[in-house]
Amino acid sequence: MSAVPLANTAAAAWTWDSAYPAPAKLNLFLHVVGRRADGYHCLQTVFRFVDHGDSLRFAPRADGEVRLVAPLPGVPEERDLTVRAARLLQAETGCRQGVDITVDKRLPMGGGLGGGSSDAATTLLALNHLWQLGLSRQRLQAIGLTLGADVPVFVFGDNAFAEGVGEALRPVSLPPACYLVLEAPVEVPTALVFSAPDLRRDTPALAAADWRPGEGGNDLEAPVVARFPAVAERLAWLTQHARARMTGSGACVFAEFPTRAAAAAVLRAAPAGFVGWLAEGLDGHPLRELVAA
Ligand SMILES: C[C@@](CO)(OP(=O)(O)O)[C@H](O)COP(=O)(O)OP(=O)(O)OC[C@H]1O[C@@H](n2ccc(N)nc2=O)[C@H](O)[C@@H]1O
Ligand SMILES: Nc1ncnc2c1ncn2[C@@H]1O[C@H](COP(=O)(O)OP(=O)(O)O)[C@@H](O)[C@H]1O
Repeated sequence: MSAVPLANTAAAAWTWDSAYPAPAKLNLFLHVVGRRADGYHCLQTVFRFVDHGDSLRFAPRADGEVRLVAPLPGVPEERDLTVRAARLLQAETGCRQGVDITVDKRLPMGGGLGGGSSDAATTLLALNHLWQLGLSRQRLQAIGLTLGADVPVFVFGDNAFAEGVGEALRPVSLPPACYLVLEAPVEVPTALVFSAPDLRRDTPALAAADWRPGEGGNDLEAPVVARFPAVAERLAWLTQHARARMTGSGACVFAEFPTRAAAAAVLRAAPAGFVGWLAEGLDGHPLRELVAA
């Protein structure tokens, strides 16, 4: 992400030539507080954006088609969330403009960092702007929700306390923080975690106003740790150095450090074979200003 603007740059500065950031999110805590009749789980979580992520480019096409320049390994072009997001925008608005999409992928898939969802949200935000569609943030969030439970928060743009399946959002103000994130060489399927018999589904709901940074755990962690030794190993190691948690449905784990130097020292001490990186917490999504207030 360092090559792209991280400040909340004014809308006019974003052109067809820009690289559009798709930041990762961390779930600072994640509680499963119930289950809906349709089987989806009711959550409480805090989403924080960080300055590490994918980067997307868009080029206009005269023939009205939406194409991905280089499909991701294992994800057919038709299923890619960026392609689906762009086609949904065309269908919703009748827009006849086309686009070539290039994704510079840095986030591991199935990592709990929301990479696919963030790519989809960035596509919605960027094409709404570049195609001059004028859709409201609320409308883009609703379109995003049809692609996945994690998409709306990236369109929302503020770090958020989320409820429901992640679509009921209120902004939270978070202090500056440096995170060490460890990737695990496994892809954890979100649906598998939510269907685990050993998943705790009855954590008492918090009042949003009562939550303080550092509080809460991740209810999805126990079933993932029980099934994925690579996640268990990284969590156990990081826990020796700081309060470590898994993000989302895994497989990445993270811990917050008071300074970047402290986080870097722990990363340097990581066992051979561990892949990790440092990221600063952001105050909001870098594309927040792309949609009119
Ligand atoms: C767990 C979280 C936390 O931020 O993130 P990730 O780890 O995936 O990034 C999200 O709630 C994930 O959202 P997302 O990745 O968009 O999930 P979806 O594709 O909508 O759902 C995949 C499947 O997981 C189950 N699912 C998902 C969300 C939810 N609240 N309850 C569920 O039971 C459903 O079976 C669904 O079919
Ligand atoms: N642009 C995309 N980037 C990542 N994954 C994508 C994309 N489009 C579709 N997917 C699918 O979404 C799944 C979840 O990916 P991702 O959002 O990175 O993980 P998570 O939900 O754990 O954060 C992937 O395994 C992949 O099959």
